[in-house]
Amino acid sequence: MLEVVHEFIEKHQLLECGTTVVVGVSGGPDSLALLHFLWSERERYDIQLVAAHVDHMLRGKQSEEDMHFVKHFCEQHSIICEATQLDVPAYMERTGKGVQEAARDCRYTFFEQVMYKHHAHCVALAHHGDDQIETVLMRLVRGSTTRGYAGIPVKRPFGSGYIVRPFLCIDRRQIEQYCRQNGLHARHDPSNEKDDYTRNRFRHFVLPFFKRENIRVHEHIQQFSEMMSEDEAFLEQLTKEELKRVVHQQEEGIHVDIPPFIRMPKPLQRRGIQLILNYLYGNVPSSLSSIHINQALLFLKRPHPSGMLHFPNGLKVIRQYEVCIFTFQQRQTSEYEFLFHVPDTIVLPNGCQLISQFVDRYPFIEDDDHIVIEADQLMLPLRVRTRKCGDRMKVKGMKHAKKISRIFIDEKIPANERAQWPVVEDASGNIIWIPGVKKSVYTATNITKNRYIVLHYKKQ
Ligand SMILES: Nc1ncnc2c1ncn2[C@@H]1O[C@H](COP(=O)(O)OP(=O)(O)OP(=O)(O)O)[C@@H](O)[C@H]1O
Repeated sequence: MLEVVHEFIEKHQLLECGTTVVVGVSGGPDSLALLHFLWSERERYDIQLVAAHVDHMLRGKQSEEDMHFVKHFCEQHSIICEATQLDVPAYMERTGKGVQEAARDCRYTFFEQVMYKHHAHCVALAHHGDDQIETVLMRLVRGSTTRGYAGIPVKRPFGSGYIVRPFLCIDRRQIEQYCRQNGLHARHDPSNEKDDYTRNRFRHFVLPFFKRENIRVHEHIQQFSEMMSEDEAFLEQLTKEELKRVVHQQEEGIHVDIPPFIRMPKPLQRRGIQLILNYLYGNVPSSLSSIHINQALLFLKRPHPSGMLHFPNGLKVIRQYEVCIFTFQQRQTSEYEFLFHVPDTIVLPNGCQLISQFVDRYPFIEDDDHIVIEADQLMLPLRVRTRKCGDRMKVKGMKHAKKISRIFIDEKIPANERAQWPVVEDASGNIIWIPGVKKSVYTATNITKNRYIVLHYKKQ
């Protein structure tokens, strides 16, 4: 086992001579073996060790005993030990996060603090090859991103350096053997049995089958994971370069030019959406999944030119013809302008719909949410937009054109809704309708024709 781990450390340059390594030690067999291994090999690598232990305060006396156990082991081996008790239940209450995620947040924050305190180069964790198999399989079964399918990374940036996982090249059996050979009597970690049910089902039902097929399956899955990570890094770089040409950072969010975006190769499109979401969220919420990425891709490609998707944490994906906007901003005050073909349905940023159709008989609909227009009296195409300064409309039944701003006031439209209210104009710029509010002189008067346009303003 030792030679395999040395080769792995070398291959991935996990340890740097003359640096300090923080080792995350729960007290269980994996992390105790890692601490012991690095301690035994400290001269070979010329490293200083600091053990970091977190009592998550989830298992009362028992987890306190784990802490004493780790402290005691460190004392015996003259290893600096940073141990702390963190109130994970209180953190869960404050943030609404589940136990696994909450414990991980608290633990990693502590690791980072220890890292800074001791000017460490890396944090070493004891994830091993069987953890890798379980992780890759779980993600394949549940669905994940391409980066997710690559599983647990061997080395990734963290705090002032890296998180490294030197045991990903060996499996649980080899670690147990190491513990036996070195007289390590680790604490029993009950979280392995109960905290993560899905993982345990994979561990108990799927892993034994894989091991029977090939006892070295962990090496192959690890190789798969590393190849996936390399491919992913390469494709991500390509995507970033392509995105520079089609994505523009605006004050309200990210604007994507749709035609060049959908000309990008499909694998880059998917990664492009993922990169935009990573950028906007910072910390991608766990409720965001590959389903959202697929939704966004379909949304960009569908023939219908306008509409909006709602993503977790208030992120909106708004399509306006050839542009797609990813934004967290409320768009109450933003302007818009859409082409409005006949027939068509437009979903407006305020969530209401505008529906247009041709009819061949006068339909006798007189309410404010519909307008009937004689098709030959207008220049098509129509446009739907927000009001502009100085807009006027020739109101039905009035001699002179009236300012749109005055109509909004007279019709008591709430001030905060006016900036987003739709105005419909024809191709020559004549305003023909303020949906739901006022009709213009372009409303049909002749009821004997055989072609009309009916517009319908459908509120939410
Ligand atoms: N209470 C703890 N204190 C210090 N280190 C810990 C603790 N629990 C776990 N670790 C470290 O993290 C490694 C992985 O532990 P475990 O598999 O329980 O965590 P995980 O939640 O699956 O991993 P991760 O937090 O990286 O997603 C352990 O081998 C150990 O190095």
